[in-house]
Amino acid sequence: SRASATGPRFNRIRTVSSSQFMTKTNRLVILRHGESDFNIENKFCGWHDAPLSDFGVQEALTVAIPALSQSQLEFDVVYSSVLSRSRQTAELILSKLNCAYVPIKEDWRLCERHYGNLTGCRKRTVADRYGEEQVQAWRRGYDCVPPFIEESNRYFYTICSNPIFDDVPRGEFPLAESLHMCVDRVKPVWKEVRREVLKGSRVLMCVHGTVARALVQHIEGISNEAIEKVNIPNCVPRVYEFDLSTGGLVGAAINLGDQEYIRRKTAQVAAIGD
Ligand SMILES: O=C(OP(=O)(O)O)[C@H](O)COP(=O)(O)O
Repeated sequence: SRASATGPRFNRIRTVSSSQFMTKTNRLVILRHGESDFNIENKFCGWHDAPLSDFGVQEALTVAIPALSQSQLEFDVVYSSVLSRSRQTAELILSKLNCAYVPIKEDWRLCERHYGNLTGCRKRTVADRYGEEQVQAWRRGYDCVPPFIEESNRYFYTICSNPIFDDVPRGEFPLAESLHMCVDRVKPVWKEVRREVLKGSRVLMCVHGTVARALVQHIEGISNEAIEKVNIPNCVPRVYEFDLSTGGLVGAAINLGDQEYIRRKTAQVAAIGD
């Protein structure tokens, strides 16, 4: 059977003993996709559909997959955005974990925040023009909405005519989004996933930097100020454990993998870069 081929499943519903009670728990994994062509070039990406770079593919293979398989994590369903970098990472992971049959549920509401008219710009070029403080406010400020995308932006038409966004309801297609707006659009998907997790389904959410931060805020209930300081590196699985009877978190989030590597990559994501 698959279970005997892979050994005991780490993220099967578990029974954890606390001081006097036994608690049934289930885990959820959140993962940011591998590096995209735009991450490598240090460009704002948002709703532009940049594919994984060769390095991003390697990152999925050498960072995400070993971390998941060493912890014997397996999945019943994967949630992804409609953007290629998230879907491609999900497919790579499922195929390498020998479970390509697991369904991938794509949802436009899990897309990266729309970076407005910054889309396609190099972060360093924007910092040279507007200052690092303004760039960090646009990148991390909870309520800071970047300038709306304009028709003159070379990605305007490729984004607004991309059929992957056909499910976006009329009137909800953004011109730019803050982290706060992203937190709000992710909320209904998070509610659905939470119900599935509490029913015992093993879920992987293969998403984007800002969406992962939105999920962290929903899950951990941290303040708007605290979430501005959270940065999510590519391909590092972040594992949460939930108490199935109370729905509450058991312990803190765990980032799987080499902790020194994770610290270095997190610092790189926080920085504006060259
Ligand atoms: O598209 C983006 O995020 P993604 O690579 O997670 O999809 C952003 O451009 C990441 O840049 P940021 O870290 O300045 O928010």
